[in-house]
Amino acid sequence: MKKILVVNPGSTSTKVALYESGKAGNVKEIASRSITHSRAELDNFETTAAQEAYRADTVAQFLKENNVNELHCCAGRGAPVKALDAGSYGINDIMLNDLRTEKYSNHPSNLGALIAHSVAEQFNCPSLICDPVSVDQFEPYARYSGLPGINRRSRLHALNIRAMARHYGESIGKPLDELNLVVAHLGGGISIVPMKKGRMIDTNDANDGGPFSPQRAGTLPSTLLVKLCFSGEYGSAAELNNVLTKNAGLLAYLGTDDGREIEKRISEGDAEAEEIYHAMTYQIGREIGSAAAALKGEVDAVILTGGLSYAPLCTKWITEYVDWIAPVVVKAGEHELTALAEAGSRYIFGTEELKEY
Ligand SMILES: Nc1ncnc2c1ncn2[C@@H]1O[C@H](COP(=O)(O)OP(=O)(O)O)[C@@H](O)[C@H]1O
Ligand SMILES: CCCC(=O)OP(=O)(O)O
Repeated sequence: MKKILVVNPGSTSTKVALYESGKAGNVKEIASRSITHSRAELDNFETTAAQEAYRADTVAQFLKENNVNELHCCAGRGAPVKALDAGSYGINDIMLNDLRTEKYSNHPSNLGALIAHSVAEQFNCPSLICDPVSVDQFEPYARYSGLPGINRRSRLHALNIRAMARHYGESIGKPLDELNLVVAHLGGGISIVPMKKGRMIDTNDANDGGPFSPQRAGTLPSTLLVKLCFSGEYGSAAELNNVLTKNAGLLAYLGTDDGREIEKRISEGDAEAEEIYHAMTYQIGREIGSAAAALKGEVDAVILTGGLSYAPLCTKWITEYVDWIAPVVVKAGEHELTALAEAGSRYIFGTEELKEY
């Protein structure tokens, strides 16, 4: 049995898990932990990169408590790094430098590769990332925004989206390169992807556009956004970006981003919650329709995944908008830890090579 450690640092937590694998792509969780970090704790650090030792300590503690004395691979969540093709990448010095200097972003997932690499050095085993946020498989038309100088970018929940698409293919006995899918990751942020024969040829970019989500604003009317930027209401670009990506959407309208809480309010007759929540599902439905158009309507299935796919009203309303396109398959939850472990297993057992960053 091979042992694989996976690390997924997020805005409020560090998730870590240990898996065993005896066959390529087949993994079993042995232990896992989600360590919550308070805002006050994280505010002690000037940059995300400065949190490395602190977060690594929590992982070291997990290894100690589970008496881990051998590892065959360490996998970290892939942050927004440079634009690259889908797949698994060995963690090398160039990647580590890009992450430490926050060259492409200061997202907490930067720490995934940094921590995975340092644990791997300790255990003398390989380390990798898989399907990072900046996977870019756009077809040429998808890059145009309508204004020269501004290109649309591929930023998406690639890890969970590709893993769920792969699992769906396996469940019906078809390889991904024979399927056309629309995959919607419905989490704190939302990514909706037309997947053409296994390639993610377009997406809304969860931070820049598409439907509003539990925490994000989605596409805004551009002239009104420009007006807001120059209104003096916000002191800096960082402040407004923070509102658009962390404190907008359901949270801004309803004071909570929790799907369970909102569905409970609706069941108790809260008409405002019903209107706003339905508006979000309407926008999600429209974006799925747009992805189906990118596939010229040749869609084998629409897959709903991410935490919000556990929410029954949300998936019911979305399904009402889109089930004319193709069968709707719900694969609720985000499965990023397992997806990383599966990538580690495919590498260890030689069914997938590591690409060079
Ligand atoms: N059982 C559930 N019922 C309804 N909503 C849920 C449930 N579980 C998670 N959610 C919602 O899913 C969103 C988080 O999605 P998730 O994919 O777990 O996280 P993220 O994308 O932020 O990593 C939150 O809005 C949360 O309230
Ligand atoms: C832009 C897609 C990646 C993303 O938004 O990740 P999180 O939801 O984990 O912040």
